[in-house]
Amino acid sequence: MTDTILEVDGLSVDIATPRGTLHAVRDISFSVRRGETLCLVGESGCGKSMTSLAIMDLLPKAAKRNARRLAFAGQDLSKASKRQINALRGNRMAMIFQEPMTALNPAYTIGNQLIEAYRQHKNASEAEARERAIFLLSKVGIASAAERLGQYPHQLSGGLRQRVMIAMALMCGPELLIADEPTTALDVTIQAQILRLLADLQRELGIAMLLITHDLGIVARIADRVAVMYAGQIVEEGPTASLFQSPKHPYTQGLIDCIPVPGRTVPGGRLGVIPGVVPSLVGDIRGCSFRDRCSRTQPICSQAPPVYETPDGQRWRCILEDAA
Ligand SMILES: Nc1ncnc2c1ncn2[C@@H]1O[C@H](COP(=O)(O)OP(=O)(O)OP(=O)(O)O)[C@@H](O)[C@H]1O
Repeated sequence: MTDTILEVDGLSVDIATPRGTLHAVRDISFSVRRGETLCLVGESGCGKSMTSLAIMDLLPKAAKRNARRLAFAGQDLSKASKRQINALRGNRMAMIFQEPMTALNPAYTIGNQLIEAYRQHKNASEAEARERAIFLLSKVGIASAAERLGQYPHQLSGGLRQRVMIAMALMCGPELLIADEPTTALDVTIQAQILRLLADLQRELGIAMLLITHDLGIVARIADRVAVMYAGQIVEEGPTASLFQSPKHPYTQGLIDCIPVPGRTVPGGRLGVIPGVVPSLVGDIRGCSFRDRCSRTQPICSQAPPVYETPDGQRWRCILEDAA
């Protein structure tokens, strides 16, 4: 059995728009090992969601996926049939969306949805599926789980709905969980509870998790490894401790400087914000995509940046910072 659950090599996502082709994801490569948490971070619009949707084969119609290799547990997803993908999705790989109502059907009870998803994939009896649904609802911290089964999604609070979606994602015992900003739609206090729950379940059940977020504070707490995305590319990737202690790419350094730290103030009393705007994703980006916002930019940055790597697997794309 391979140690790598997800292999992404040379993944691109192009979206047809009235202004031309938008290259939302540009030739990215990363892998997720069994049982680890990889966080994909970056500002809004950098291509995080398109990456997760491309992996799950859930891209919108206008978007096209291309990859040298995209494999789940050694199985090449780009060559898999619709039937094979459907057998994996919601079963061996599951997704938690930003907004629970994306995944929950308002017309069916919670129980109906949890039970049907399980029976469909596992060929289980209604009683077995019901028992598992109650077990998982309790596991995600929902009291009176058996009674909740008869309720509809609109009868639950946002936090409870997100717990139900986590239970639904876990029903079939997935080996990989993709969570796309799973707490964005929730109140700040609930966000922390849900993230703690996810991190605890991931560890306890030994599931691999690809967690998408723009919050580096969360990443520092729960990631084993981090991949930093900027303008559709991964500009830096590595073990969490290395990346936080010694960020190599100026964009990663800028993001880390933006993390609120008690007692740290910045000139003018505001938290750090990286000045400037992300380049247009329509058409090619020549040279380093971050160079217009980088405080260290030099004429040489108009050349395509090389990829450097340290022995512990920290990789980055910046011509100004070599691995020596
Ligand atoms: N249906 C669409 N049609 C056209 N462009 C789109 C579509 N969906 C996304 N995009 C564009 O693709 C790029 C990547 O979007 P994506 O949703 O992956 O970013 P993201 O990093 O997940 O952002 P966020 O954190 O805000 O969810 C953005 O420029 C976005 O505007």
